[in-house]
Amino acid sequence: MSKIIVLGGQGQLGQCLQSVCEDKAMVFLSSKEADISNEAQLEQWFIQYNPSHIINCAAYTAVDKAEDEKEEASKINTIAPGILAGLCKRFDAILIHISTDFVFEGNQTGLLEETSIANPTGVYGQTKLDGETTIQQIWNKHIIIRTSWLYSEYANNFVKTMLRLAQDREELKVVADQVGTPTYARDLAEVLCKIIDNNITEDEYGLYHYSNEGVASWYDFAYAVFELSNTNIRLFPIKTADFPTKAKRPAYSVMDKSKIKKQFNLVIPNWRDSLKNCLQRLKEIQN
Ligand SMILES: NC(=O)C1=CN([C@@H]2O[C@H](COP(=O)(O)OP(=O)(O)OC[C@H]3O[C@@H](n4cnc5c(N)ncnc54)[C@H](OP(=O)(O)O)[C@@H]3O)[C@@H](O)[C@H]2O)C=CC1
Ligand SMILES: Cc1cn([C@H]2C[C@H](O)[C@@H](COP(=O)(O)OP(=O)(O)O[C@H]3O[C@@H](C)C(=O)[C@@H](O)[C@H]3O)O2)c(=O)[nH]c1=O
Repeated sequence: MSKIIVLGGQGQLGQCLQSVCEDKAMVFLSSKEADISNEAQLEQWFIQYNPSHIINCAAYTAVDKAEDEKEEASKINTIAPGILAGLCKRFDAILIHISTDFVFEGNQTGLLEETSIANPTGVYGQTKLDGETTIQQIWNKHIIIRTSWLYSEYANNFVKTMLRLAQDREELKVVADQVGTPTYARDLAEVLCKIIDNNITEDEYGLYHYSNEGVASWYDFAYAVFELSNTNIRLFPIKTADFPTKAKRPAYSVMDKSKIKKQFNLVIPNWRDSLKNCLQRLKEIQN
């Protein structure tokens, strides 16, 4: 049976994959077991498993910190995907890689398509965009999926941050002028399994956008988290200028998902429905 290696297996998306793809021939490797910037170490895993697919869930995801650690972010988000693409080419494996809505500047109105111009506003987005380009230049057999605002019951994310902050604060202020789409990482994990299950064909390689359906600001997202979890807190909408951060984030990053829906025959859940599911799972874990 062909093996699928998941890199960044202990991150948020990696753990969602472990949860939804239990019965697959997947090998989950942590950052310690497989450092994606270490070619010699990766090569040993390729030799051991001769994988049919690599799913790269590993990334440098600290958006603000990246502004001060440009070299490290570039090593993980740009150079390492190039190393992976080179190894996939040598071993004839399909590379599935995850990218981000933060490749967009955010000044466009209307849905962002795969062909829309990317122009990142920060180091994280730039290094991720460069990672996409690097893969595209090295190895044709790839699927790159740009997603946005990932959250789940695992690792660190906005939903868990909001619930944690609400425990010892009486009020919270959240930006209402950055608009995008929250995406339950479990839904994305299910899509990745479906894509692999259906045997990827040559005409399916390329770049795709995937998020949940719908549109929200970070304020709307926080509001729904508190509403759906019956959390009592005073929540105020604020402007980006009133919440200064090191990295500038896109004001608008709602993506058009027509291509992935059509190509893989997907029905995508609305973000509020998926948020409900996630909060339910979080509750089960806590009880
Ligand atoms: N989180 C989000 O909101 C979004 C994420 N994305 C993209 O989705 C993908 C998955 O993100 P997510 O699961 O949320 O991120 P996480 O930060 O939860 O997980 C990233 C994982 O990468 C690992 N990692 C970091 N450096 C290396 C390395 N050199 N070698 C191997 N592993 C490494 C980390 O391990 P360790 O902790 O041990 O360092 C961590 O387990 C990423 O490509 C990200 O850019 C896209 C849009 C939104
Ligand atoms: C905690 C907090 C954040 N915010 C704002 C800051 C920011 O504009 C927005 C989101 O904050 P965060 O820093 O949690 O999220 P951020 O790390 O910017 O999330 C991004 O992560 C990377 C990895 C991606 O690829 C993106 O798609 C996106 O999900 O909310 C508030 O307004 N109030 C608050 O109390």
